Amino acid sequence: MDSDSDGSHISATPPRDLQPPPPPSSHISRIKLFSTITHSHPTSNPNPKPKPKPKPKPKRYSKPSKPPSKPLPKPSQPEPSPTPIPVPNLSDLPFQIRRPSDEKPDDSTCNVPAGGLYLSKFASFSKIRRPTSLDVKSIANDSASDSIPPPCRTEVKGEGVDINAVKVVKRHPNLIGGSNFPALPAKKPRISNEGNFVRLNINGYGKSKFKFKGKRKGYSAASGRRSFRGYKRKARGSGEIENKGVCGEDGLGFEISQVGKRDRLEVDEELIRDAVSGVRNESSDENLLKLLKLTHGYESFREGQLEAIKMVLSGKSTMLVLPTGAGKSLCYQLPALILPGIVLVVSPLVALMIDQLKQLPSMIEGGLICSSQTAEEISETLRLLQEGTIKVLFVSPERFLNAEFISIFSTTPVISLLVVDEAHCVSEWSHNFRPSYMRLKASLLRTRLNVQCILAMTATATTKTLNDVMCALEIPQTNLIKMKDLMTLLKSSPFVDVESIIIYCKFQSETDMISKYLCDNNISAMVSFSFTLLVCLNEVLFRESEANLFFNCNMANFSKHKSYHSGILNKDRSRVQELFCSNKIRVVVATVAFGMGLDKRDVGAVIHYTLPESLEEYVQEIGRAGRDGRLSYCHLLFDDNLYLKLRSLTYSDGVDEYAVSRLLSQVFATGLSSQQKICALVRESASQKFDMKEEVILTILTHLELGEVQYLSVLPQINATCTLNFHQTPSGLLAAKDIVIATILKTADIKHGQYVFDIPTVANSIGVSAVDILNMLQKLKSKGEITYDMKDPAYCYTLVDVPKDFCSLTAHLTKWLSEIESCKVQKIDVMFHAAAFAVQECKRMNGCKDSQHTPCLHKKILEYFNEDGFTDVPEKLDQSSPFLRADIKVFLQSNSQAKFTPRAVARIMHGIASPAFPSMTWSKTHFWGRYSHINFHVKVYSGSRNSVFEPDCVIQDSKIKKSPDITYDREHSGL
Ligand SMILES: Nc1ncnc2c1ncn2[C@@H]1O[C@H](COP(=O)(O)OP(=O)(O)OP(=O)(O)O)[C@@H](O)[C@H]1O
Repeated sequence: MDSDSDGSHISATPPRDLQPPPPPSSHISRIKLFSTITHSHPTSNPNPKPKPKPKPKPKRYSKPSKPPSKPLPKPSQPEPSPTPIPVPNLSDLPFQIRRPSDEKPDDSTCNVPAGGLYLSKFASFSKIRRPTSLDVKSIANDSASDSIPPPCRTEVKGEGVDINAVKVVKRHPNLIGGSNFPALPAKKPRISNEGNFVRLNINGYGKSKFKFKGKRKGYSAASGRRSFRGYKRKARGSGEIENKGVCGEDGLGFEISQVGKRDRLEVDEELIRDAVSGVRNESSDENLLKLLKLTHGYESFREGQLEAIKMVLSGKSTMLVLPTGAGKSLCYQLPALILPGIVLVVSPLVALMIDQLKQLPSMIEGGLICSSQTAEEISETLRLLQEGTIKVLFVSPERFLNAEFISIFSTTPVISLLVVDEAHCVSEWSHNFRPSYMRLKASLLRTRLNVQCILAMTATATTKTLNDVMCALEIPQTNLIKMKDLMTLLKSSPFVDVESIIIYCKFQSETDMISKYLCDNNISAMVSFSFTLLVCLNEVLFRESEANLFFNCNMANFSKHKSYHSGILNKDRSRVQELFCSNKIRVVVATVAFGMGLDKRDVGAVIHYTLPESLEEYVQEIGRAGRDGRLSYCHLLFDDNLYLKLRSLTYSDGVDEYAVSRLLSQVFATGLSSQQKICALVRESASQKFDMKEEVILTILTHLELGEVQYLSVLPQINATCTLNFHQTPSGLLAAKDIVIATILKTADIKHGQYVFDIPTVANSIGVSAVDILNMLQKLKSKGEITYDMKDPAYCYTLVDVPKDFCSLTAHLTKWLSEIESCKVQKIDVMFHAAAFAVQECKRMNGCKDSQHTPCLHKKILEYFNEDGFTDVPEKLDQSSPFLRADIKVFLQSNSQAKFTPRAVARIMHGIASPAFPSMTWSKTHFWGRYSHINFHVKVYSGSRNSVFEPDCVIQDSKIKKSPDITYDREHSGL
């Protein structure tokens, strides 16, 4: 399937959520069972990040004649007062649900004086013009300099735009796979062991191997070194950081060196270049991980990183909220290698800029502009910026006061990404409001700098602050990435004292990330499993009521950890289970159903990192805690954005009537003439052909067997295609003795001397079962006569009857599947509503208190199990967009080469992959997930049905016709 055409990014839709985001919603709140602790605000960091980082400060970074401007420290923040450990009250066993705004008052406004302040007589964002030598002085805010470069002609690499002649047309968004990328840096002349590569990974994260090859091509440090003149960077492969105030090449610098045990990273530019090209062609997880390993030496992404990077690469402005040290910088470092233009990082403190500059890997050239630099230094930086050498430029927000600074960017490559570090400073509601940050309004950045994509990063923000920042920077609510404060939770009472904890997640990738994150933070042990659930509501509720002891922890066993994936062998799973049961692993991070066969009585806590998909699932999972009768804790991290995602995903199993009709036409293709013959549907190809998940095909086949009328008998699954080689006896002789071989020789295709044949065809010719054929082949193989390979797993069946009325069978099956889908959606809605009720509506009476909500959740659960609990579709989804119809039209027009069903269009608009429309291809389209906030069925699907020609059932009576491929039909659609 082709990806969207060039026109696919043209949308009738204005940037999403141009209006201020809705009032604080419960992005992430918590639900607890049996805990009385009040935790800090999920989005606020309880340990506010000290800026600058507590690393040795450079002794100098400006010319000696001028005292360096001191980084102005942020006002110190009060330490959060320690939360008293509660003594659980037996009569008070509530769930706890809190929303951010309940927990912490808004941060007080506190202005931070600007570091590196430059005062300009020009109004900020005044008319852009090319910088002159005078401007450079002005930018430098310094005395005259002899070495002001003449305005230079600059080409946007790869685009050949002469910005002296033409005002740069800054192309955006950052569509991956587009042709607007510059060629990767060619070989650079200076190759040295002394790169600008300094890893300051003193936290010990990752397993990086840092080693420079003797010869380094391409990403030379030379220009980078010039660009932040004075910083001579040396990597000696170390674990310890040492900042020395020494004279660099120009006598103004300091040297940063690493000395220690770490191995050195072999930087192979060719490999990196290939990996970058790979990501540009396709920004898949796999390609990005490959690049990460090469550039940073890390084994995996941490939580939030991959998501943020992908958002940015697809040109979507993003709000990233991750705790201090979680690795936010990587989220612009990697895009800097991939995006065509400059990454402009706005940072509040000079010391922080220097620190971030030092952390850039060697292959990313960085620079900074600050008021303490000399005119020469600034002009050199500008030169490197103009020639496209500097990829990441750090500046303070005060720079945006300066019209000359703004004008620089009319002569440089495009700004592909503007990063606002410490983005909470934008909001006057934050603890660190900084007036100059107010300049960073998306509209101004867009008009003056043609900035199309913004990455706002912070570790500390209340919901109110976040909304403010996202509103100013025009970041849609859907583009908010936050790490749920799992660490805070695990490190605070009562969880810090619980020995055995299960953390439930929805996605495999999530378990991996959390597992890695916890291991990095010395919390032991990760496992992921999946299996089905049982419901045991009463047992759970009674057990909870009876729980009466506060569990004391034993930290002695916490040191060891294991990390597992769902693909692990059964014996390894058992091993992990054993380790968990014997308290050698403290925390298990599991997908939905870890615990089958687990009889660990002292599981002290169950944390739901993701919203369960039903109350049944929730009740089952919390029931794994407290089996020993002790007080146990349940905590749900409630995230309404995730709910929307999960809700969207429930539509991934659904099918169109048209697809069912096509499937039936194939299932019954042979008609009753072939009764008793084996029919096979190769799973993968059928799934793609009908755009139906394999499990859904099996469900339909099973229904055709077990429904009111039995139309077929499902047989064991087999691999349908066999490739066979003869070894001893010549094939002809063997065929004379063996009917199976004789039939194979008759029906097989010969490819490269091998016999390729279809097992069901051979079995049907002889009149035996597929299993008989396999047994005979196995026998010949054991005698050394043949070898063979099998492929194409297939669902097999024999026909019993052929439907008289295909149309009504199709309609019946579609309705049935649609009811299953609705039921799933309803279940997740109920789960969401139960949690949302506690977060948003519970008046905290009848036993509910603070964030503890056992009574109200008990009530909801009981109502549900008495079948009173079904609720309507949540209001927040029941909205439409005036642009939907027009966007569907543009999408279809720009992808006229592809064939869509209404459901396929609706899924793409919701960002749901399907077998025929994989995310690898279709997530590149501008429309991918664009309407995920809008009710799938009510709006998006019906909108698509109106726009896509949906033929009536094409199979009439028992006459089977080949269905025409469905396509967009403008006339029919009435668009
Ligand atoms: N995927 C990863 N795997 C291992 N280590 C990582 C990964 N990403 C980042 N790190 C390391 O984590 C540390 C912190 O990263 P970084 O400084 O970017 O964090 P941050 O979120 O920006 O913190 P701060 O808020 O203090 O600026 C760095 O040493 C970095 O090298």
